[in-house]
Amino acid sequence: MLSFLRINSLWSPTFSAFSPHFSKPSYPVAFISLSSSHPIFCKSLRNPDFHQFNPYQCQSKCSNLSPQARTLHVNGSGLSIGEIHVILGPMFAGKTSSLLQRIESESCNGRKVAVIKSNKDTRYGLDSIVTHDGAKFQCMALANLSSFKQMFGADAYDELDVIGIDEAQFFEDLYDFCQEAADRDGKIVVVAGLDGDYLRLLCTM
Ligand SMILES: Nc1ncnc2c1ncn2[C@@H]1O[C@H](COP(=O)(O)OP(=O)(O)O)[C@@H](O)[C@H]1O
Ligand SMILES: Cc1cn([C@H]2C[C@H](O)[C@@H](COP(=O)(O)O)O2)c(=O)[nH]c1=O
Repeated sequence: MLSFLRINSLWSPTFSAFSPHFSKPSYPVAFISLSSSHPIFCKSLRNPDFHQFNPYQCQSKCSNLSPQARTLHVNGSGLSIGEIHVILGPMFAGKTSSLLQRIESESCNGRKVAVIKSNKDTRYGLDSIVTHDGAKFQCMALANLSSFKQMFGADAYDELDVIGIDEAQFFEDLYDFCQEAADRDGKIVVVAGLDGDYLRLLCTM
């Protein structure tokens, strides 16, 4: 059993619901947007594993959109200014739906996106994140996040603007990955995961 997030460290004045279209979940879901310097605490996963994946950038449902390259900002200390957005809630709350909505929106805006989920969640297959009501988006299923860059390809990774992570509670290396992706590489990272386990304890998987 692994500690996922020290949630109290995540609450920040920059809390915001990032999608103006969000209305669906019938249960509370927390949306937390952080500058990349805010702390998220998690541990590291073992046993790298990889399930077939075709690198992709966009499964856009939109058209007639010109790409908008995201400018990589660098702050005074030389860190890239990325973003970390966190979607927290219980099962069936709409976390994956919200992640998918955000990823599709970013993709429609011309951003290059990729989605990762834990390969521990096999309920709807491994090649997609799938909501409980059937919406899906192609993803890479991994045992740990540290293998993502190599699996995805270093050049393709460099071009990515947005990285979505579903079932984040299962990734022990969540903190390290998000910090590096946002701080070092200037990515927008959107993380969706459980806020607690079946005992209502802070998520320990
Ligand atoms: N028991 C259920 N069977 C089918 N669909 C459901 C059920 N409960 C919720 N849903 C639908 O699934 C959506 C939430 O699914 P999802 O985004 O995958 O949630 P989460 O990722 O938080 O588990 C809800 O908006 C609702 O429309
Ligand atoms: C509460 C709880 C959940 N899990 C597992 C079950 C599923 O694989 C995910 C949750 O997925 P969802 O997209 O939020 O429906 O987590 C678990 O292993 N232990 C638990 O206590």
